[in-house]
Amino acid sequence: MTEHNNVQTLNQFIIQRQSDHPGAKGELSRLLHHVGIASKIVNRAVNKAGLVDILGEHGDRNVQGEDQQKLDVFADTHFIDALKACGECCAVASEENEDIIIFDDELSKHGKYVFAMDPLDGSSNIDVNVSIGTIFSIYERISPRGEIAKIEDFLQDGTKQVAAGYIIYGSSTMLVYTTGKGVNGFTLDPSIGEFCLSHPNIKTPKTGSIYSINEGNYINFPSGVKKYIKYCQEFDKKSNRPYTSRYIGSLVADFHRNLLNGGIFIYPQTRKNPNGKLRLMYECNPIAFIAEQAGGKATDGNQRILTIQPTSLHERVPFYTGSTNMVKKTEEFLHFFNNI
Ligand SMILES: O=P(O)(O)OC[C@H]1O[C@](O)(COP(=O)(O)O)[C@@H](O)[C@@H]1O
Ligand SMILES: [Mg+2]
Ligand SMILES: [Mg+2]
Repeated sequence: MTEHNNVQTLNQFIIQRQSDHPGAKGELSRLLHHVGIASKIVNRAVNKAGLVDILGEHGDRNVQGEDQQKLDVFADTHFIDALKACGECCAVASEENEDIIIFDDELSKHGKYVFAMDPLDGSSNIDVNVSIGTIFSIYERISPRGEIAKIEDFLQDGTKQVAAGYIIYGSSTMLVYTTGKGVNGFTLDPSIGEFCLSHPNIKTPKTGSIYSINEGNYINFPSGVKKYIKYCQEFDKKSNRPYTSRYIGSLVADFHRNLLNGGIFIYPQTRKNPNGKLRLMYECNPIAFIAEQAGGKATDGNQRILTIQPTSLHERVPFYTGSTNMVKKTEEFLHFFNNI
């Protein structure tokens, strides 16, 4: 096994890339640095989850009506603490909290950014040692610095994101993010406790041969989606079909695999979830920003996710993302069969 000698750590990379943003004063760099700190704390707990009291239910329900897992609350708490400590963030929106968390200490009140997050993604996989993650999205506030942050600071469409990313706690732990200048991936080297650049300038293939969807909901899918699944399963040598079905049940892990290998992830509207299951602010917007920056596509079946104007913190949208040609093909089926 050859180790890379000239590793570039996340912090070195962030500072080096600051020049991409004229006028940058290091505020976003410090915020991203603290995201790195919080993800290492969560990673440490995930890595020895069976040995520490972090598995199982926490006992409360979140605003989504879901039973919170202990690790949901652990990750939520440690990210909020790190963001408060960095002084660059004036408020946080989280899947685990109904309302925004406002930092009203003098330093944070002058913070330039707001942070929306899914502190622990793939909660149904926590107790069974399957890859899980954290997803985040960063916006510049619109309210004046020094004032108390408001919900309006968050309800901006996804094109306004200044940075977005995810951490995947898998066979290795990676942090993948963008500031609108391409997508880069960093792998945590436990021996030095640093995220090191391992996947520079990630580009997703224009097409792939993997489709990811929970077919257990098949009967409730829009007919366009049902037809697309059949299309994926038909034999056609020229277009490399049938495709392979892969579904982990953690958005971060399913998306990450398809990002690197090519593929499509679909969580459509169903009868049970007429607006889909995944949340616009802290799941779909950040993943869509990454997908597009890597040359892929992300829509709700009709509209570009990043142009959807949010109206509430926890709203859900249908989600189709991945290789451009595959998302376009799905939209064709939806337009034809569902007249959307
Ligand atoms: O079990 P289902 O209905 O297929 O849903 C799986 C989806 O739900 C999620 O677990 C929702 O995210 P959370 O775990 O953060 O609530 C996604 O990660 C995943 O893609
Ligand atoms: Mg999630
Ligand atoms: Mg979650």
